[in-house]
Amino acid sequence: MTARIIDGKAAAADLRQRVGQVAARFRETRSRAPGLAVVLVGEHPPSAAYVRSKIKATLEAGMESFEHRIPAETSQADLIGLIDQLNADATVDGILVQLPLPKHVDEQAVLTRVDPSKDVDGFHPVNVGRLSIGLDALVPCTPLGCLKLLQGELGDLSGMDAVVVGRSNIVGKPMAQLLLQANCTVTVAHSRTRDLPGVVRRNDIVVAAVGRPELIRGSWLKPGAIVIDVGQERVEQPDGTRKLLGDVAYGEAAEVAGAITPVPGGVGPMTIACLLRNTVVAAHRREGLPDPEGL
Ligand SMILES: Nc1nc(=O)c2c([nH]1)NC[C@@H]1CN(c3ccc(C(=O)N[C@@H](CCC(=O)O)C(=O)O)cc3)C=[N+]21
Repeated sequence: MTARIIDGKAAAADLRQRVGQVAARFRETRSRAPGLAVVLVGEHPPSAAYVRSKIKATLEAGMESFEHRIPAETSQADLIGLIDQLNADATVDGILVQLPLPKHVDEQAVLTRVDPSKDVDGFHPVNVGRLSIGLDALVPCTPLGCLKLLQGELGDLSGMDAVVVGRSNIVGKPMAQLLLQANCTVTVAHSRTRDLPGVVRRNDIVVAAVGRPELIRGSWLKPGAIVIDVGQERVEQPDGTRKLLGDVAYGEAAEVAGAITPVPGGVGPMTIACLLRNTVVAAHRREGLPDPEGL
């Protein structure tokens, strides 16, 4: 068996195009564009690269981008001052504080300061809580993108057995909540799980978000399983070149799975598309408009 390749790049392009149409309508009726502010603290090179692609995608979707690059030495008080200023700015619908933050900054103190209605990362405790009790919430972009890829592949997920490998606040936990809401039977596995291969083998859906390159082997999978790989780590190869690896041993898995996301070109592009989606949704809710359809 050879797995279907789930084309995250194509799905992301499609979502971005639909977000662009919604943004165009918003501009006409409100006489302004939906606006996303991105805050980057310090010079962490991969973060700077992600921020550049987010800004490019924001502009391509016909939305306004506000970029705030501030020095790594910025105090927590000054960073919170910037958040307050963005909270008060009516042209800003979404605020994204790029993680990780420098060590001297209390991440939770900053994320909790973001107005929940502008929290397009879905990291504020109000949005975390709203997601967990099934209210309208802004949902973290990576797990939302994973859910959309799964629904694109499978349609209705009701009754399926799903395992999320990883329990981070930004991916694993919200992913489990979304799968539960989609009526899956959900297992959350992690580094202390006994017999991880056995747990993975029981499931129709596997979402890998542990950050350990190629941890999950082809032999662990139920034949025909749908595999979503959130991992991406640059790993030096024996020949000295660097390759982007997922949390799943792709070559092996593709011989057993029913469908699988590649790395790159799977989950990553959907993360960015969902950020744009969340921004345009936040703009509508903030203006008292009904949620745009089909996003
Ligand atoms: N507040 C916050 N929100 C985030 O959403 C957030 C963050 N902080 N910090 C960093 C991570 C990382 N992240 C990625 C987004 C897209 C790709 C992506 O598009 N990757 C390409 C490959 C890119 C490459 O080749 O390096 C792909 O998978 O095809 C990757 C990683 C969002 N993050």
